[in-house]
Amino acid sequence: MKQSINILISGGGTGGHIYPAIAIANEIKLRYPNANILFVGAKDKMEMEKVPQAGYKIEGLWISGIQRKITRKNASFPFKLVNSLWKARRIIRRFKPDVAIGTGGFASGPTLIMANRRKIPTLIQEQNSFPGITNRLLGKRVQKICVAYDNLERFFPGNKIIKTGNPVRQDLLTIHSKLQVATDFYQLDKSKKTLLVLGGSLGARKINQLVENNLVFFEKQNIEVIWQCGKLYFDEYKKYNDHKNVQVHSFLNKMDLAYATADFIVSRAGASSVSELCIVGKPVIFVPSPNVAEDHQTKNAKFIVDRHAALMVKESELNTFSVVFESLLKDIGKQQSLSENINELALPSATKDIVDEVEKLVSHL
Ligand SMILES: CC(=O)N[C@H]1[C@@H](OP(=O)(O)OP(=O)(O)OC[C@H]2O[C@@H](n3ccc(=O)[nH]c3=O)[C@H](O)[C@@H]2O)O[C@H](CO)[C@@H](O)[C@@H]1O
Repeated sequence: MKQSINILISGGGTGGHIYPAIAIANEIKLRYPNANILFVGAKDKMEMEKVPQAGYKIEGLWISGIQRKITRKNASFPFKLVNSLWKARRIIRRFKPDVAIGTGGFASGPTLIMANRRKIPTLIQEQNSFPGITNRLLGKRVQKICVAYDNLERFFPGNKIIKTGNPVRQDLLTIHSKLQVATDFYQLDKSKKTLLVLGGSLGARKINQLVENNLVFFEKQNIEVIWQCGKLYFDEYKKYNDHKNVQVHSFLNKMDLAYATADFIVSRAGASSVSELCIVGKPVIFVPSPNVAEDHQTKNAKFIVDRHAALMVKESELNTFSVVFESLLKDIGKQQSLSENINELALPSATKDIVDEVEKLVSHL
């Protein structure tokens, strides 16, 4: 593959689509330092901030999803789509990508459709056990589909599917050597156990309410809580920073350190979170979001729970949380077996395997 290759990457809307895209870009840069990488995202979405922070250029399309109800947003959808297709075409004409990669989210639809029309090789990466609508629509057109779960032939042409796993940031592979740095960074008292609470990249209202309702319980159990409540909820919950043994964060920029110092983790079951938790190998209680397409977080979590590798408390059963957590706290054998079993499900070479597939698509260059 030539060194100065042009690579277009599109994906976003939430961290779940952005971080895989950044991990792929980083691996390409490592192999091809002269590669030109351009991201395409959706205007006003998280990627417009996170991608430049990671050191890459991004252009924004005027696109959003289609709502299930009749709304004013839906009325503007056809205009947004036409505008995005047109802008994606202009970006592609100017940038002349040798390959286009999509990691899901609305912006990747118009971008990959236009790349495909211009006969540019295309690859998508699907993070979930139940694919999102954009990737389902793109599946028929693209050349390769990198997935993280089995049995996705229901949604995609079987001959295009390659099971690679989800890209995870490489700094998670070394968390076991970071305990001291992490403890200092989060200023924790290691005579106490640490619970890390993750609400996904946007934060989760129900998980925040769960933590709020259990603050006294955590204090009684001598647990310190690192609580990621989400940007939207920070103003509401930051007052608990005054509470003993609790630190509230809107977003954790040092996830490797947060994972390194955690003894237990309560988390949403977004696809990248699940893949990261497999690599981290600690006792996890999933609280999947029931509000996502086809309940895919419950399916992501169930895949792990069915293999005796994590526990799950559904949102409808949150009143049982303290009982489940207390019995896990007392059962060291269970903590060990959950940690070992979840770690066995890790696919740490996912990013490399995906970039190998990208290389094959442009091997003629
Ligand atoms: C509500 C919603 O639509 N959720 C979807 C979204 O989840 P979401 O955007 O939460 O995505 P994931 O759980 O897949 O990934 C979250 C990512 O954000 C990072 N992170 C999180 C919190 C934090 O403080 N700091 C931080 O860096 C995590 O380390 C991880 O890399 O995309 C996922 C992947 O398609 C889907 O499976 C989820 O159902």
